[in-house]
Amino acid sequence: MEKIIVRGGNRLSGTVKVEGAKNAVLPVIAATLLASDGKSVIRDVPTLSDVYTINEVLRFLNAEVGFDNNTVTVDASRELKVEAPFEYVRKMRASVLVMGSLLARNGRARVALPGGCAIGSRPIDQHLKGFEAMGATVKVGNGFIEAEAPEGRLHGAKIYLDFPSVGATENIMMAATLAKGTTILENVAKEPEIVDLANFLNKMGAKVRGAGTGTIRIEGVDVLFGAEHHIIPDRIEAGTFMVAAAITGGDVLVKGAVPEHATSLIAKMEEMGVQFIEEEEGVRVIGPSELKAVDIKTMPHPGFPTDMQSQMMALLLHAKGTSVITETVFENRFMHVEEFRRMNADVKIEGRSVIMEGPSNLQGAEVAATDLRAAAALILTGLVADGITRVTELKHLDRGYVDFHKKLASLGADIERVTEAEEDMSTTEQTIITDLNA
Ligand SMILES: CC(=O)N[C@H]1[C@@H](OP(=O)(O)OP(=O)(O)OC[C@H]2O[C@@H](n3ccc(=O)[nH]c3=O)[C@H](O)[C@@H]2O)O[C@H](CO)[C@@H](O)[C@@H]1O
Ligand SMILES: C=C(OP(=O)(O)O)C(=O)O
Repeated sequence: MEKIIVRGGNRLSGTVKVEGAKNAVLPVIAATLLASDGKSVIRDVPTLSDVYTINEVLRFLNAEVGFDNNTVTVDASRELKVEAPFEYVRKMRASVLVMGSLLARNGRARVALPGGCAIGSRPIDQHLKGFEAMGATVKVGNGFIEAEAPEGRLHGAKIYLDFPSVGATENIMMAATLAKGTTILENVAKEPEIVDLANFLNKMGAKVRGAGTGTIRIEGVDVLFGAEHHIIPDRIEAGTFMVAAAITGGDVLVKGAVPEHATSLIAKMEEMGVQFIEEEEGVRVIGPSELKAVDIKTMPHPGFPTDMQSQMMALLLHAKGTSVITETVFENRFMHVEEFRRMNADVKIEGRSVIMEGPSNLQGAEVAATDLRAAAALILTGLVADGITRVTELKHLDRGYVDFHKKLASLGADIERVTEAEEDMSTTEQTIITDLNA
């Protein structure tokens, strides 16, 4: 088992570069399956475990996939299989995003039911509602969802989402690109990753309009082609480094950060006393000597992102006064609260809200990551806690962050990633040194 070990107290400074967005690259790779002709070349792809997983899913489906130098190449021109098994979907829920592409391309798709995860039950009823409206017959049984289009092709439809689900918007958008006729999708998600996917689909020959607004219109075409695309920078990774700078009272240039993708986050952090300077290469973040408490409510974009909720909790624990965070997107995204308590955080859960009295007298402890953003948040807390923090369950971190500890170390954090054997060895060495000095 690996651990990240952080010794708190260092102020961060310097420059850190943001990777391509995990939540943009996964749907884009799923969309490459729509091309029955030509190769897709996707650039600025982060080396995350989720990317390796989606690549494996595509290979299983009979696409030819390469991944080198932050570039994924996909040739999906061969006949594709229709089934994505549970071993992949269990590893990563976003595997369900191949369903729209497969259904559009093959007229049939069979994908293992994702089930719940640490942040909530996460049903996919809105995805299925969209496929059904486009004429598909959807059956759920034996742990699989099976969808079949009449005579092998979906038709356009008018679809209203009950909630602006990111995954449902993406899956239905992909399915509609090859449907007969026009699809009008209403109350859709407006996240920057939706716009990135629409841009890629249009490069493939699709006709998608309105991405980034509440209504998306997709005129179906007969065939799509491989295309080249650069993935947008990861606004959540960028936000995580903004918090790292702020929590340590540091001065960090977050290179590649797009301020328009982080409006709600920057506004809240400014309210807390953090200074932001837009520079040519990115955003400079300067932390104050004392952070002010604020209230936050997570919402679909352009509201405050749920994927920054736990990192902001880390920041608010360090702020002076009473703060309240209300989580409205996922019903169970507070698993990290207990771990923060192990670090002496003054925090309590009341329904869908968390109340913090700050600043907490944060102390280093051994804590376990409960999901990928919680992993980052616990490490951020370790940067200002008294003593040593050890964070375990790093498989979560590796889903969403490339070289997180190395990037923080390059900014001046006292942080390392070790295996249990290495930690035991260094403890033994410490004991010998202490004994020799005695
Ligand atoms: C790979 C990826 O891009 N993941 C992001 C995506 O997840 P994901 O696409 O799964 O998130 P959704 O926007 O679909 O889910 C938001 C809420 O809607 C509910 N829901 C969703 C679909 C559905 O058919 N029925 C339903 O009830 C979910 O349970 C959840 O409570 O958006 C989330 C919300 O910004 C982010 O936290 C995730 O990081
Ligand atoms: C919840 C997240 O991702 P996923 O939807 O892939 O679990 C996330 O990126 O914070």
